[in-house]
Amino acid sequence: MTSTPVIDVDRLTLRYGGFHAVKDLSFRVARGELYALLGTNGAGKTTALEVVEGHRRATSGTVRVFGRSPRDRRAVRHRVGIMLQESGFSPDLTVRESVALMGALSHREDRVGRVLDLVDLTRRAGTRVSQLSGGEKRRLDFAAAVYGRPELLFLDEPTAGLDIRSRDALWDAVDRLRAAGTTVVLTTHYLEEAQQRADRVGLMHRGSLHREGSVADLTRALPATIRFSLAPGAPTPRPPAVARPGGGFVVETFALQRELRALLTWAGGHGVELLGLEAGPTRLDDVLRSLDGT
Ligand SMILES: Nc1ncnc2c1ncn2[C@@H]1O[C@H](COP(=O)(O)OP(=O)(O)OP(=O)(O)O)[C@@H](O)[C@H]1O
Repeated sequence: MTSTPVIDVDRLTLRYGGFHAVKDLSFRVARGELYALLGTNGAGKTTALEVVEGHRRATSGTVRVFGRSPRDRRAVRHRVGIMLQESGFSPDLTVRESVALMGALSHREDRVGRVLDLVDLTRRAGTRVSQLSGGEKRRLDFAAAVYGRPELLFLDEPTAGLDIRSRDALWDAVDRLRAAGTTVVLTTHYLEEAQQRADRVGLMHRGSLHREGSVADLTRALPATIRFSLAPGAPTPRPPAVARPGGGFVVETFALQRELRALLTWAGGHGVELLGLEAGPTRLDDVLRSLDGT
């Protein structure tokens, strides 16, 4: 990483009383990157990001955002958009008033109408926040975060509760911001979204960063899988296929194409149909599951 990172976290530790929520955490995010901070429940992701966002003080360690302390609001705040897990909108304000208020607080230039259009809330502009559905509230949170096209965008569980159309629209909007150079930090439990979009992933567990790298880096050490079921009475396949406790069979392999070909040949030779056949590379889910034993 040659240029100054947008985010530079060095040996960050945060204690709640005697409990270490974040322990000696270091990571950097380069300009234009999408960095996904993932992990188990209670791993410390939200706590770490609260420090990076300037909402919380570290017990020890250093955090720099655009080379400044994130608590230096004057220097940093107008460059950053934040979509938290829970919105802080006043229930009595309308959608338009809420976006206008958040826009004014962001100190960035934009048009409320453009932002409402972006999140498909134009028809709800006059509706009070208290009358929005969960998904509409989430889109309002996103609208407030991307008002004025921030240089750095924090997305904490951005698609939780969104239907598929709204998810696609949100990711389209994020893609457009990224094309214009915005850096994105994402936390999510929808691992396939991180798998598809992250340039790099940091995996947190019990307060520490256990692994970091591209999705390819992280999944390389684990085997790919083939899953299928057989109709009752079908012959039993030979290893490496093994029966799964919940029914069906699984093959774990580092040679996906070869094992898949062998399996199809076996099925063809026995006149057997492989029901619900799925074959794919290792997923981030598998990597995260492997952390649970650590
Ligand atoms: N204000 C607080 N006081 C004391 N402990 C806290 C506080 N906030 C969080 N914790 C604890 O710190 C740990 C880390 O919590 P945090 O919310 O950062 O995890 P997370 O990785 O974001 O989890 P999740 O995926 O469940 O949202 C948890 O064990 C949590 O119970």
